[in-house]
Amino acid sequence: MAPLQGSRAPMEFGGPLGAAALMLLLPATMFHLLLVARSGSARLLGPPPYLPGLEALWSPWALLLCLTWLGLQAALYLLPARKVAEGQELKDKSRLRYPINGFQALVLTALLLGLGMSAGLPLGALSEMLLPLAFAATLIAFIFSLLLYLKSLVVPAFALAPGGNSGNPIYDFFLGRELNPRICSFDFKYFCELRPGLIGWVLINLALMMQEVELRGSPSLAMWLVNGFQLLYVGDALWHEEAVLTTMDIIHDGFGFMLAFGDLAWVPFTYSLQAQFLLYHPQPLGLPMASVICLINAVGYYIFRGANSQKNTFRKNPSDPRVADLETISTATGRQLLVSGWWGMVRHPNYLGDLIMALAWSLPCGVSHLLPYFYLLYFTALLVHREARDEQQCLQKYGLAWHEYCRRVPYRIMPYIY
Ligand SMILES: NC(=O)C1=CN([C@@H]2O[C@H](COP(=O)(O)OP(=O)(O)OC[C@H]3O[C@@H](n4cnc5c(N)ncnc54)[C@H](OP(=O)(O)O)[C@@H]3O)[C@@H](O)[C@H]2O)C=CC1
Ligand SMILES: CC(C)=CCC[C@@H](C)[C@H]1CC=C2C3=C(CC[C@@]21C)[C@@]1(C)CC[C@H](O)C(C)(C)[C@@H]1CC3
Repeated sequence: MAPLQGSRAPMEFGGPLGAAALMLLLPATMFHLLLVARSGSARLLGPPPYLPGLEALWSPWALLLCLTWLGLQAALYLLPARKVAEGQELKDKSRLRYPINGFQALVLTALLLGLGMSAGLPLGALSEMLLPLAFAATLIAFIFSLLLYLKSLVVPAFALAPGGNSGNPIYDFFLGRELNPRICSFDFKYFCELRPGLIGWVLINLALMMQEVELRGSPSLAMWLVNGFQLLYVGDALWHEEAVLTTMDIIHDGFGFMLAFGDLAWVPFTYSLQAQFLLYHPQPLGLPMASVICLINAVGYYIFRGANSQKNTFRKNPSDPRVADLETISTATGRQLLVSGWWGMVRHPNYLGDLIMALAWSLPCGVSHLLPYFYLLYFTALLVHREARDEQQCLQKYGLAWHEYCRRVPYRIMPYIY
């Protein structure tokens, strides 16, 4: 068994108790949303319309479909990539290599789907199977996390994540012990973060749109917007796949239940909530309002992409002409921090852009219900918490230089507000 790390990171998420509560609360919330979205009243805060029995949740076909989907995405991951990127330096000074072929996987999935649909594949029927599919995905996430936990017990100490090896099995199962679990060159965390869940999300959105066509003859403008905005978001993530290698999830967090469930179940089944809501609660949307919403999404995307690209370009090559003129602070690690451009406006401009887009995804659903705004509320909480975790890590990495950055750029996410 791998020894525990010398210096243990402080526990997050409320320790073992918080982790245990989240392991129950997150799947419960996901099923609540799935049930409420199709109910007449669609009340986010009310009780679910009914409690489904096992027969409504369990379907071997749904399990088979989920496993086939994972198999297909794994096969696409293994196809030759246009580029192989190197990750950040690890504790043993090595760097892992990652295939950059996520966008190719999206395009090939779309082609296969197009072929399937022209051969009569009833994609809309997927929208009737969301409950058993979500149950199967949750089951897979639990079993997968257990296997990851067992695997982590036999890896050397340097392969463990800084945060997920507290010695408490519940906490470590939740957060993930091993930083980069792999079999040969197949990296489970990197694969799950960007492929099955994100592509699954747009697939579910499309299925809901096809079902709307079945029911009402054509897709509504609101459904078009939600599908279009979220496809742009997923396409962007896969196009800029290499950038995920510098996120907290890849560099810092282990691969445990939180990310496995988040990637495989939470993202596809809760991030598609607006499209689910629209299928059962059609909303009128005029062109002027639709144009305003498109503008809000465009502003959000502009900030999100501008900020993420600026940081990634700077981290790759600080002398790149696109970032060379920006003002910086030097740190004791030899790395620099940007203090002008997007990163001089607030300390997390990319979160601000992401939140503005989240608002644009909910607005097509009107203002009669709180339910479609769940994503915006959850995402605000997630990013505020994530920002605090990142600040803590940056303070540890950069010490005084980070204090100086906070003095120069006092707002975290929203200028003059937070
Ligand atoms: N849709 C969703 O569910 C989610 C989306 N996201 C999105 O993912 C994206 C990535 O987010 P995340 O991984 O949390 O964090 P960031 O991309 O914001 O990365 C934070 C890191 O950037 C570096 N950094 C911070 N400030 C500066 C600066 N001034 N100059 C240069 N480098 C700096 C630090 O790392 P270092 O110095 O080591 O490089 C810091 O740890 C965001 O756009 C976020 O909105 C995130 C979570 C969920
Ligand atoms: C509530 C719960 C189960 C928490 C787990 C959190 C995960 C759902 C998110 C943690 C970080 C994520 C990122 C994305 C999706 C959601 C999760 C997995 C992301 C892939 C979305 C697309 C973006 O462009 C991104 C690549 C920057 C982003 C990375 C972080």
